[in-house]
Amino acid sequence: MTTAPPTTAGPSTPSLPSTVSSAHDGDHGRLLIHCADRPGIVSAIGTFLAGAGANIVTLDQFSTAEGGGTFFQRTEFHLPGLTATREELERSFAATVADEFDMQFTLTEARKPKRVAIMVSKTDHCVLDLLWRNRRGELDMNVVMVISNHPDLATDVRSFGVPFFHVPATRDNRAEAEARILDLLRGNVDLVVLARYMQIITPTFLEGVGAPLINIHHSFLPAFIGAGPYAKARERGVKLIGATAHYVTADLDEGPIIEQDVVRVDHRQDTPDLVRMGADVERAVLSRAVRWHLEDRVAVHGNTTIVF
Ligand SMILES: Nc1nc2c(c(=O)[nH]1)N[C@@H](CN(C=O)c1ccc(C(=O)N[C@@H](CCC(=O)O)C(=O)O)cc1)CN2
Repeated sequence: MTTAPPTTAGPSTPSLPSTVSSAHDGDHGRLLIHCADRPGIVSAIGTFLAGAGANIVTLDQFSTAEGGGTFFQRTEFHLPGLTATREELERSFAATVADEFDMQFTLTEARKPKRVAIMVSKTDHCVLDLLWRNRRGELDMNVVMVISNHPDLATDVRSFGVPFFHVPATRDNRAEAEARILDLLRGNVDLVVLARYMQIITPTFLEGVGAPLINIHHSFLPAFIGAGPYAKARERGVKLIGATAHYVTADLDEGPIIEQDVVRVDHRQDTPDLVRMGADVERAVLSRAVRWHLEDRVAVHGNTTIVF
């Protein structure tokens, strides 16, 4: 008779969050809403989803103030046949609940990865990290293209099977370059990621692209906005450097912050050391921010975000 090996009390294997196991379930939906706060919102959404035959899997909500503020809610639900009925469900929700509460909302299928374009200049660690995580299945997205104002990364990007477009862009040819980039992006993407793209984006581009942009800034904002933050950090003698992922607005590096992180530094590190140490933080921060956006976890409130 064999005896079972002694079991040892230890941490149980962490179970994957439900969104991971059901992320590829064709019947898994996400509803992200915000509206003026008032009684009855949760009930109205729950009643609507139940009436549609949906089973709520997770529900997170937040009110910005005690009454009179803004109400935010993220709901994940399971609804057999969602793919076939999503558009009708969206129209019905808009005409009933959203109309009654003057609600802004998105209703998405987890099964349909978002179309993502990545823009980059010469620095490779962020774009290659995103492509590597995508290939491993950590980031559920469809990277439709990489656009760069330099040719340096073409071979590396194409090795992932992703189209690479070189569009030379400097401050001197900005309008022409942006027009070419908009021709590539308009109507083809759900998200643009600036993975160390070192050109200032004009308001014209932001108005015309038809998708949100996420940028990774290589400092712990609001410190060291603009170019060369690591040299500025070294000069200032800071004890923490960091990275910030934020939505892009016309105000340079001042858009709604999605994620940040830091690492300790001291007098022993020179600027190249800070660049090297900072790169690890940039990659981690950008991938978390992109993943949360892909999972419809990020709501924008003024110049801030609520991340469910
Ligand atoms: N409208 C916006 N555009 C961009 C943002 C933003 O938040 N809003 N973020 C930057 C990224 N960035 C830092 O993270 C940054 C990139 C470039 C510059 C800059 O001064 N660029 C010069 C040209 C530099 C060069 O050619 O080497 C310029 O564009 O004139 C500052 C900050 C991306 N764009």
